[in-house]
Amino acid sequence: MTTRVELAAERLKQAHANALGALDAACALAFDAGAEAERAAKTGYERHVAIARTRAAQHIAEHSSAARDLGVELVRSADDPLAVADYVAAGTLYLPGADSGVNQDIVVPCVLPFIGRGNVVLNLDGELGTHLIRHLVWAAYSGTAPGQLDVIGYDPTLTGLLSPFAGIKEASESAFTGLNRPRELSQVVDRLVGDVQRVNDLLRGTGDTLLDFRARTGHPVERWQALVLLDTPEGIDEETYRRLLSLGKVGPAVGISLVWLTKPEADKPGWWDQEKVEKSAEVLEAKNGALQWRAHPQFALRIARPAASELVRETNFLVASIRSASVPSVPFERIQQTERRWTDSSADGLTFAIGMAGPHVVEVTLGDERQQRHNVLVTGAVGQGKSNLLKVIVHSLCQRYAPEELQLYMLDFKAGVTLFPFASMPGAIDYLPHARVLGLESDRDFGLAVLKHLDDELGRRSRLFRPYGDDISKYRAAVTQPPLPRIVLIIDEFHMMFEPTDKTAEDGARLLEGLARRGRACGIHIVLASQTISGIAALMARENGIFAQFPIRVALKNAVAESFATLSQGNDAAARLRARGEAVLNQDYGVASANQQVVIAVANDSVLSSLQRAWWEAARRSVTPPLVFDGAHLVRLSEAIFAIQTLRRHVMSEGRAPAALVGYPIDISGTPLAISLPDDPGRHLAVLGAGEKTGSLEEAESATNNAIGILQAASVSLALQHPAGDADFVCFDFLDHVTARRNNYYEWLNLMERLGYPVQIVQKADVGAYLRTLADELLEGTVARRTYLVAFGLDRASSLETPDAFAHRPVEDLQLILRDGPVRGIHLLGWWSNAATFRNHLGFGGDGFIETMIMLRLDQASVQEFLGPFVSWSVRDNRGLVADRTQLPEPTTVVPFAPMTLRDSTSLLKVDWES
Ligand SMILES: Nc1ncnc2c1ncn2[C@@H]1O[C@H](COP(=O)(O)OP(=O)(O)OP(=O)(O)O)[C@@H](O)[C@H]1O
Repeated sequence: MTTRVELAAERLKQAHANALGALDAACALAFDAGAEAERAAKTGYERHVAIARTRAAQHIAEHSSAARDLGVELVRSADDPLAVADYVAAGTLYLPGADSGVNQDIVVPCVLPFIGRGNVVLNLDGELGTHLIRHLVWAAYSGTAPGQLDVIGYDPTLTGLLSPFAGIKEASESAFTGLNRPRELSQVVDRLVGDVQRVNDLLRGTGDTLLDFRARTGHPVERWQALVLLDTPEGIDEETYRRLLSLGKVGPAVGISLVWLTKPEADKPGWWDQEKVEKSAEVLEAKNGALQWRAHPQFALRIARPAASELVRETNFLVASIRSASVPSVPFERIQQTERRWTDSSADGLTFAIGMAGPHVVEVTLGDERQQRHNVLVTGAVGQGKSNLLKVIVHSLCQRYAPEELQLYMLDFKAGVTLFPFASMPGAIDYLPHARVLGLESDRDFGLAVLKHLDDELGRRSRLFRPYGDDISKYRAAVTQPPLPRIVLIIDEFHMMFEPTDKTAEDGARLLEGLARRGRACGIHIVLASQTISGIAALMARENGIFAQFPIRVALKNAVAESFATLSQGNDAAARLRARGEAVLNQDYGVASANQQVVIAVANDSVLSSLQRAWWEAARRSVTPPLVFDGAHLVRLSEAIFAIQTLRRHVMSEGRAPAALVGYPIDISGTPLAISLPDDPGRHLAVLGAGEKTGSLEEAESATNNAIGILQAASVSLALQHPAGDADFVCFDFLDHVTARRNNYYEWLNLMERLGYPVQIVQKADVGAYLRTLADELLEGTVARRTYLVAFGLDRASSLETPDAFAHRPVEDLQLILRDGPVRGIHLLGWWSNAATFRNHLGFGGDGFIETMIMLRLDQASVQEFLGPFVSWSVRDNRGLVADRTQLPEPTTVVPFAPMTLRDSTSLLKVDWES
């Protein structure tokens, strides 16, 4: 298709030249006809005169209309992403009819070959030069697809002639560059010479110009550049002049055009040869005060004279279109065959495709012996296609390698949806069989847990490989079955792992650095992606040199500082990218000479999901679903049925003590945290701090109370570990009705009853009396059954501290129960939202009464008061800190269970607990 357009354009160009040539000939004919007519008149052949004039006029009309049409065709619109101002209309060519002896004037567009085709010399002074140069620059920008043309203006005498275009920098820093100093010009010419070499390398052997190449491949490979030199020869030294002459010769074919604005009367140095400058250019000049195109001197050239303000306005439109520019997309199927899956072995490395560079598919290899590249760093500003690129990498890998050859650990630190399709979700049962861990909206603790797990895996693999050599390739050569998979850890927005710079950041950086350094030999590779690394680059470089372990860099469009941070200091190639979907691939630690521009393929969701479905169908019987961690997800007890069954079995077959499930620790075990409640002193559980955010009424309406959720989950899970029904559940009811209803308190009561453990409710007013009786039973040794006291909102039990007529306070009974209860089977599951009341209830010397504490919305100082000065805790939604002096070596963060829902009840009731 494009080739057809290109051929047509070629023909048009030819035709335009022919038409102008014919027009020249027709004009000559007209002159001849005029002369002939004169002669004829003289000799009296009036009739012949009339005929000759009419014929000439017809020819002129025909050819000038053809030239006009062709001019319009050649100056194409910039809507096409491959559009380039290869022909620009510099103005109109005009010939008065009378001059040709015909009645009508001849007006045709003056179409000059420009970007990608030629250079222009304007041999003009003053206003004419100003208008024409601005017009040409404007025509070049507007005729080229947005964002694909860089204009460099050299203005040694500070005329400010090109200043109306300076605003384009807002859209893209390199779209317009203004230079004033000879040294700057010399540097730019150096760079352009380098560009000539690079593009020539790309075109080598094809015989194409850049224009042909782009038309053939259908992709806007490379970019166009126009170097506009004002007031030449001012500010140009001999050496630069010579290099400019060379550029003029070879530049247009590789996309670099020159415009020279020369003052005809200016003094020129001896070495300056204007003829040589003009040799490879179209020349517009003034002759006898009239503007003309040297190639067609019989025509007068008329040009538009836009006001600077008009150009500034147009420039603003251009800024908007550059910002929204995109390149023609490369479908995923074009870079990755999708018919045959799992064709490759990962024994010697992993290869994946990311996009195209011209007609070539671009692949990246990790972990091979030869190139020794093992980790990838990806950066790109918001919305430039980072998520898409990660999806392309994942799907290309998963299509080539079976799950037994490749395992993926993926963490997304932003609130995005990139990883969602890889997990099994309601409405889509399939999942990515290669995925072992998916951290959606990961938090830093989870990130750390994954790094620790992989660090352990690294250690395990090193030991495993030792007898066979020192790396995975040697191991796999010796032990072919089962294949040991390579692991790829992909972390999106990984910089969030290192903010703020606290212990988690330090531990994370240390682990990541270890993995990055030692992972290659063990078949563990890392892909880190981020929109901004300039902030952390210094930290990472100083402390660990992590990026030194990332030879492969893929930089999507970004700011200059990010480009430097991702590639290398001074390598601004990522900032010079124009469109979303373009990237700089650099497989040599960011060294500028290794830059390769790539159009990243587009991961079309429907294609990818059908691939995933096929992989899942093929692997579902041999793999388990990935562990999915979603930091914002409310966890429910119905997700822990398997864990309850396991605990129940342990109680029944091994006589273990029942354990209360409270939430999921932030690790990759996927197993909820169970707090064992043997009949030992201190085995109670206290939840401390507010269970929910206290905010607006609206927030309060929708809030879920984690404290209530924990106690509900703990009691239901404990009940199910008493298969013989040999436990009582007693609830102290301090909840107000609204909070109780909002947190499904009645649903919980209902479930407990239907499971066979009806809860005895003790009303607020009766709690004192109940405690009294229970304390008496304890003292008398008459407690008959295991009893769980479930107390919601104990800090509201102010009456506990009110003395009775005998100066006895019910809280003393509570303290007795806390102290002596557990060994008689009495365990408290209590929630105090206020830490001070909790302290009062424990009383003097009550520190050891409750061994398990779960901190929710409690400030750091209060937490340290209970757990010591080295524990750090910051309140977060949907998180709790569990401390247990006897069961946990150190306090552990959990995602606490949310209150029961009807769905939980239904699921729990459906289970056949006896089987
Ligand atoms: N290679 C590409 N070719 C064409 N369009 C693309 C390409 N990559 C991304 N896009 C389009 O750009 C948009 C943004 O892409 P994507 O979500 O991948 O960006 P991102 O950088 O991850 O964004 P964010 O920073 O918001 O997460 C999407 O609409 C996507 O379709």
